[in-house]
Amino acid sequence: MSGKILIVDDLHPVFKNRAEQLGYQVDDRPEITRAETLAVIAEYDGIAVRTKFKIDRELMEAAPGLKFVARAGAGLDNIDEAYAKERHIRLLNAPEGNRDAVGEHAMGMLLSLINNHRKADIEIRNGIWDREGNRGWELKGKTVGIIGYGFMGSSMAKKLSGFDVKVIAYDKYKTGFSDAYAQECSMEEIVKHSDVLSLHIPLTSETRQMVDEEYLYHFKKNIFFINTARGEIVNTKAILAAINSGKILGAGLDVLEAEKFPNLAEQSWYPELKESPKVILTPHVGGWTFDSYRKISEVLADKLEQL
Ligand SMILES: O=C(O)C(=O)COP(=O)(O)O
Repeated sequence: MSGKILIVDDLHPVFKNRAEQLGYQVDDRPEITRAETLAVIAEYDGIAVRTKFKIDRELMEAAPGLKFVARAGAGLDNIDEAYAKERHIRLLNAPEGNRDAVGEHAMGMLLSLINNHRKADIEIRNGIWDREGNRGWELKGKTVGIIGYGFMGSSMAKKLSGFDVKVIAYDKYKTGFSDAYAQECSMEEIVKHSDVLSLHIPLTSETRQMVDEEYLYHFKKNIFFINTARGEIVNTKAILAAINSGKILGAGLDVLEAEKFPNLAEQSWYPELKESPKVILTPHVGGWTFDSYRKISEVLADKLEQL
């Protein structure tokens, strides 16, 4: 395949270089706005994007010759998949490029949570030396429940392999996936046995607001909760309620129901979330490392080559 590709986000230059070697003409315009994209997209055969804006029906309708959308990342929730399918527009993504980043980030959050890193750090900066109040837990001997055993969930399981934990995983759309790192199980078993719950599922109409009060109700007390998937899967108020009731001992949230300021600051739950010493927050950087920046573009170029 050949033609013109418009890059609308910050992608590593390796994608442009490799696409050009394949015969594509590539316009790298990371600063382009959605309105500007709408005005020029009709000229293009492909668009490469991260999550800067939605590749929705309106945008694809403005591109009658569009043959593919190259998503430099994993989640396809910013793309109207149903409409793309209807138009036979191919969707390429690159979860292989940031799976290690996500697995390591989730591990980092988990280790920080169980060892009170955030709370202890703040206290020392405020003149408090409290050893007892910062006594941590060990992962050894615990059960980690992973929801979603795709590229990200299996990456987390692999990273856990040196910690002497039992890793159990549930995936609604997969069976027979037990491997050296995780044992496949039912959702009931996840609920019953998990000391740690880590989400690795995509955002879909089915998973939106999935983790609410009812979902958390039957889990054991004192679990640690990690979300590096999508914020909208979780009802943040339910997480805060579970922290207050002692069900959740700590939560690591790389993604939030509302991301970016000022939108985030306007959420009713934000004041409580930001004050909670039991929560670690990062600005959706789990999959975004200096290493994954390049790997994602390489994977995407490989997939372009295979089109
Ligand atoms: O790869 C993913 O799904 C991510 O969440 C990364 O998001 P980003 O492309 O860095 O905005």
